[in-house]
Amino acid sequence: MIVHNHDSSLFALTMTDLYLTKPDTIMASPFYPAMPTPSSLLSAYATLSTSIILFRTIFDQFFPPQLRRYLIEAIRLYWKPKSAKLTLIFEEKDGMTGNHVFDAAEAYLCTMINPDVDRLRITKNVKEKHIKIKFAESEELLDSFNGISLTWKYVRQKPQQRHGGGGDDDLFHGGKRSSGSSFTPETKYIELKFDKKYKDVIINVYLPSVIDKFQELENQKKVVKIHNLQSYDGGPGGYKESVNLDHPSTFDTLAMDPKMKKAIIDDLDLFLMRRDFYKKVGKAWKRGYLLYGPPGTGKSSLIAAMANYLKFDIYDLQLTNVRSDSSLKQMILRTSNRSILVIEDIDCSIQLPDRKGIPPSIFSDVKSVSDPQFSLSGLLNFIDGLWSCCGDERIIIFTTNHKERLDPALLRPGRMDMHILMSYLTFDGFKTLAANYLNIHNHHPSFSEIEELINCIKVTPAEVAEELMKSNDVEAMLEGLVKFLIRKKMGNDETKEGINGGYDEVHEATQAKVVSLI
Ligand SMILES: Nc1ncnc2c1ncn2[C@@H]1O[C@H](COP(=O)(O)OP(=O)(O)OP(=O)(O)O)[C@@H](O)[C@H]1O
Ligand SMILES: [Mg+2]
Repeated sequence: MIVHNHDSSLFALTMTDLYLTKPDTIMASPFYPAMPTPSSLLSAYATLSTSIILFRTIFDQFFPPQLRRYLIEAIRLYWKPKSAKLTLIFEEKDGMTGNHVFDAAEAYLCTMINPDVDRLRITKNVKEKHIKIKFAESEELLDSFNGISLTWKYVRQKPQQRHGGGGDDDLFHGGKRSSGSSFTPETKYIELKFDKKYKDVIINVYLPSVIDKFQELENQKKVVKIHNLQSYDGGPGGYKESVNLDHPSTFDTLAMDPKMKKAIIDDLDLFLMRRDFYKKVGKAWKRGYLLYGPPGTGKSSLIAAMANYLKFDIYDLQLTNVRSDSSLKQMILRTSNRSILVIEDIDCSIQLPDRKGIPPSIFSDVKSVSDPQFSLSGLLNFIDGLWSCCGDERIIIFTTNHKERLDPALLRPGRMDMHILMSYLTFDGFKTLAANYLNIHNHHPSFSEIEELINCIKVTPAEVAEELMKSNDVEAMLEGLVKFLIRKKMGNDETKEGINGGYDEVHEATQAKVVSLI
């Protein structure tokens, strides 16, 4: 009644009128035609139906069926109402791999669950501590961003029978029916609906903020994994195994000199903050640590503590598995950013090279798997090269029990950024173990004797830790530890002098210092 003049501005005006004026005023207005009577409506309807029947008869008679279908489709397409809304679809899978934006959207929705939601999904796998509460299918959630209203919806499409088959559904044959017809797999996706005109701001500003939030949440709850890097040559399929790093070691539980511990934590913090710095000086954003010291002094525990602190995955590279430059390259390229590449016991796992220089290939004429000959500094150059083009926030750690046996080229300033000696237990270290294992946080009468003994013998944290696990009775355990230390002193001629083999406890490579002064 109001739209018939086809004048949109007038339409707007009359709509306003409609809201502002009383119904009887509208009826009395000279701009509006009089209300139709029932008989006039009836005759209009009769005329319209006769015209439609006439039109259909002519249409069917003069146009062949194919052309008719084409015309109807074209008319339908033309008259299809244009929506002012845009719907973005985030599918769960992007081909074979997961869709990062779907994960981000799903996690984001979980943070917005409010008391009005009617249905929720609850999940938990055996290893997880807490149940996860997720948004349920078909639920809608309203959000707003800079005044733009957005509607999120989680959709799950049940498996559907593909065209061409009949009969009953049979989902117990892996989605395939015994008669031969098949089902489409279940699909999950999340929809985001908003006004079309905000497309750019939603895609370029809102969605990246959702992804950032997801990344933040992931980092908070990330379970650190340890990956076993194996060569592709090692066998089909199983080139990379990973398990959750369940190592409980943290900097709090690590028995080591407090100053040294602080120096390592500060170094890691500085490394994380320096993205722009590394870019500016044109260096790969990576840090190298050489951990050395006798067995059982906590080198592997320190690696786990670093990984737990940074929430970085660990990649364990066994050099004896590497056969050629190309297989090493494949392995390194499979490691992800924000990770620690660990090469343990470097003195045992390789044959040291002659020191004439770095060969053009890391591997010189390898004859057997167990005999890879290459230089460690050549290996480091190789990894640096790969990381400088496609690696960010990488840490590489070498461990050895015999630093003196290493190629001096590797020990040169600037090769590894920090050399860390993990040495025998000190009394400060013992206090950390006593707090962890015995829950003794202050002084205990037997501590003076233990301090005296520890100061004059070489005992590893591993040995003491073992003693502290022998019983549930704290007093009996401390007594047992004193006896163990006395026994060790009797059979231990060496004093602590010279234990460190002439190295400073934390020896930062001078070139690294120069770099950080730039
Ligand atoms: N510094 C330490 N602080 C706390 N616990 C330690 C420490 N060093 C050793 N331990 C205990 O001893 C066990 C063995 O230590 P770890 O494997 O870290 O030694 P390692 O230096 O890597 O030895 P290896 O040279 O034989 O590889 C650890 O699981 C831990 O229980
Ligand atoms: Mg170890």
